Amino acid sequence: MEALRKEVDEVLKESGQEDRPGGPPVDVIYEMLMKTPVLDSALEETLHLVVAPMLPRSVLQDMTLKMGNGDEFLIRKGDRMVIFPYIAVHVDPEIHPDPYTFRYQCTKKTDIYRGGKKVEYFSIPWGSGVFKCPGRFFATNEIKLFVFLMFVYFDFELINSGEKIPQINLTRWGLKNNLKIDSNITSP
Ligand code: HEM
Repeated sequence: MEALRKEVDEVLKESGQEDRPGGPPVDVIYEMLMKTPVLDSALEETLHLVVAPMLPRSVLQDMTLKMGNGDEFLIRKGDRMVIFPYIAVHVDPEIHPDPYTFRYQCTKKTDIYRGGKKVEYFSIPWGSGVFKCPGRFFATNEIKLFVFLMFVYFDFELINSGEKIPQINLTRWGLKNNLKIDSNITSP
């Protein structure tokens, strides 16, 4: 939080603006939001940890789905399938050691391996391929703008350092209410 506050303060100062009583509202422009590596990293990590896309597909032709371990599955024309990359990718400890820990590193993750093989899609909150979210740039900028302004106008302090992160409501992922994925993420 401190790193984020410092970054916001610096970018604001560099833009020649300040938040003072009775002063004009702060004007955040795109270029300012492009100078926030800490915020970028925190957002990327947040999306990685909490966005669990469920990707439904109708199968239009017979095909074989090849898995990373060599297994192959016949997918039949007319089948309906759902891909849920959160468990397979986002929280796989072989891909992300200690997957539930929030880390903003300010370094873009690029080279990630599993079983010696490079993993191309190691975090896909926006989906991938032709259906990849076209609203992702808009969404990213809106979230960044909101967080930026919150840090400009408010002071944040974690009163209880031992506060637990609220549990995720699994029904929002499209899963059954009583499904338990693991001990870290449980239905309320
Ligand atoms: C944090 C916010 C968002 C997340 C995590 C998100 C995530 C996703 C994901 C995972 C998909 C792929 C679905 C699939 O493959 O079946 C998708 C598709 C889509 N998203 Fe987003 N989205 C977000 C915000 C937005 C916003 C703000 C807009 C519009 C302004 C938007 C518009 C769309 C559209 C139109 C598609 C369908 C693309 C297609 O089928 O070709 N999304 N989104």
